[in-house]
Amino acid sequence: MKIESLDLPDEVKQFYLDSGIMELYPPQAEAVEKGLLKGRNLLAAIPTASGKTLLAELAMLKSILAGGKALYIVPLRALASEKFRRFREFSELGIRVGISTGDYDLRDEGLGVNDIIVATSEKTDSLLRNETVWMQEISVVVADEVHLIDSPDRGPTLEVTLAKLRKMNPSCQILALSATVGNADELAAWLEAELVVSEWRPTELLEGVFFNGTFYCKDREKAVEQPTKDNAVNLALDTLKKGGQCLVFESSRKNCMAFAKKAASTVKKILSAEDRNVLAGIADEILENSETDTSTNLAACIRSGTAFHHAGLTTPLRELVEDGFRAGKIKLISSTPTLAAGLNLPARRVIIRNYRRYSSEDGMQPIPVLEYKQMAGRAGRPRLDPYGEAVLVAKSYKEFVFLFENYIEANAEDIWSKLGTENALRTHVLSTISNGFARTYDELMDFLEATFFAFQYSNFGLSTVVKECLNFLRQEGMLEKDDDLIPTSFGKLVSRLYIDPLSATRIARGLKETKSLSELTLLHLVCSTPDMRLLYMRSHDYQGINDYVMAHVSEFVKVPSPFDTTEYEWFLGEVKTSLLLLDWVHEKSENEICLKFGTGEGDIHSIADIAEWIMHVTSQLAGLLDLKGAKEAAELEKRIHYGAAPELMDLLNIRGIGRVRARKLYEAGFKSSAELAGVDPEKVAALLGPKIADRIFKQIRSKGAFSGIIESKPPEKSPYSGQKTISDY
Ligand SMILES: Nc1ncnc2c1ncn2[C@@H]1O[C@H](COP(=O)(O)OP(=O)(O)OP(=O)(O)O)[C@@H](O)[C@H]1O
Repeated sequence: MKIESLDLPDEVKQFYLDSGIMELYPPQAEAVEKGLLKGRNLLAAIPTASGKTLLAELAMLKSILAGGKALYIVPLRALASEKFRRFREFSELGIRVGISTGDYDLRDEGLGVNDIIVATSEKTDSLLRNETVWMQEISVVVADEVHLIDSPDRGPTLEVTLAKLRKMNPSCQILALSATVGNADELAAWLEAELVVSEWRPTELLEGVFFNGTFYCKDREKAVEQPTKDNAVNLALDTLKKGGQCLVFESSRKNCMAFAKKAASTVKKILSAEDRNVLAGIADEILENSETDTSTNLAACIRSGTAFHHAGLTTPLRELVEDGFRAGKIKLISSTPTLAAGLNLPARRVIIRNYRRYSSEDGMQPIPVLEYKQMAGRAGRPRLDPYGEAVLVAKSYKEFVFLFENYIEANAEDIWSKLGTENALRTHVLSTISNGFARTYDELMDFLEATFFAFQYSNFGLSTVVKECLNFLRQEGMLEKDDDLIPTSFGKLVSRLYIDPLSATRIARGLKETKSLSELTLLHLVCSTPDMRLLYMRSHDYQGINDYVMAHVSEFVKVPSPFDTTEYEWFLGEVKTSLLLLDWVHEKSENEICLKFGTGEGDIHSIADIAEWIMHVTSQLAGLLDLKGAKEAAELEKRIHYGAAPELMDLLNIRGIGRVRARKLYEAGFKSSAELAGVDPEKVAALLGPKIADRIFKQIRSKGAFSGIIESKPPEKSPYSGQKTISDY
């Protein structure tokens, strides 16, 4: 189907023709035939890199140029940035694009001027809870990676958000983009959508198992040279020698870092002088961005053409690795599944070195077929690779047979709603009532009937769980006691602040009962809420943390009995996470914290992000309920944001001044922005460099040289990720 033949404005057709896209891929053509450009709802369950995003673009552009507005919902912030960058290319069509992934108690009305808004599902839910006006004007909703409805932590929010959007705006077009799932027809029926299911890909995918020196696919086999003892290194080298790149998926961060280091000694031998030069530049940028042992290791790998990628790396470091790989300079990335989750980073050969994952409940378990398909789908760069190869590595004949039967020849699992638990439902029952989607029990059940959960378990019904939620919300003062569903001011604030009602209860009770308002008390109160992500306990953590608890018993609102082992273990995890935050606000270096707590720099930032948010909520709730701690929590919120002691807060309001530079200024005697205003800029330049000094004094001068008051940067609220514990990914 030619682009010119499409029912689209000429300028849109020209845009794609100018970018070299002349005709639609088969799944895209099928979508058009099924009403994509006629406003019909559509679910596209097609492989990665087969043109899902472009399919959604066509519908969005058509609607926008007819006066509509599009909302593009993604599960991950990294994906939001990637789509935002892509849609900015539409500016030549006069299309404005906005992105929103943080600040959960703001309406973000300013975003409404845009034609396309890219947002995470959590942020979208929060915009609905805060009754953002422009949400009513949405004409096209795109739900990317919609198969994540299946995930316990993100699925319920995505599902309820889609139900709310459809109820609020029945005429808006819903486009759901999914990886291939077992029950795509059921998902399409729930969305009242046309269905496009296809295995078509622009680049042929060869899937197989490597065993005994040979890569076996369905209809062919390839012997692979064995210059080293490691099968995965040999498989990688085999591809790199032919000019391809490799993604290697590992079961844990430790293993993925170890493999990148192991492969480095082999990969560096095939690097050109030009590659080495560029790689050295990337390595230097890594070291400018971060000073931890992990980043030192990463820089060393990159100099040899390899890299590792996992959630413990900060976003800037992950982006440097991704960009270096896209540029073809980094030849091999060893990663945990973070990369497979939607990020567009294809490679000629994908090697799954370990098909098992660690789970806290069941130990090492085989990954789902869906996850394997996501990883395999990264094989083969369109227009650059002649084909893509997905290789599972077997360690025995028995495993060889298992992998073929359970992955290569298997279909992806069905996806299932995870809404039907009190933990998942509680927050959505409150927000549905607070937003006026339901004022009576019947209206609430009517609304919940529109969820995927009710669609899948229609004979099961949600009434039992809903009644438990309503009882909880009433007894905790978030709903009025009478039969109608009327939120109290406490309930409305909890909904608006985008926090689990159980967290709000724990915080309110803790502030009422506590005798101490020390940093540790408040940090542990935040870490004791179900919204917090906790560090997992290593075997050698127990003694030290237990001793610490014994020495600081009075600072905890409540210490559970050690006889209640499950609760006590969980409590120790809360304390460990609290101690990480305590070190963070006392300016311990990232490296020192990483080594002490066995975590990554990226984890420090994501834990601090969520703790900052919950501390913000603590301050708001204390204010509303007239409880002690509002001021202390507000101060601690800022300290968590910057990772600094109280005396640096004024200096930290200056843009470009982080915790390290602020401390340098303070120790040199420049203790506030007012004092800085009267200082010879040369002195600051000698301390921080001319560029930073210039930036500081420009701000001071623009704010009135001697007022010394730099408008405080509103601490950007962190994104609520909702994930409960740090896995080893
Ligand atoms: N009909 C087409 N003809 C040529 N190139 C196309 C076509 N459709 C998409 N592409 C290109 O293929 C690449 C992948 O497209 P797109 O991002 O839409 O796929 P996707 O399935 O969303 O990928 P991912 O799953 O990685 O997000 C892009 O570079 C896009 O420009």
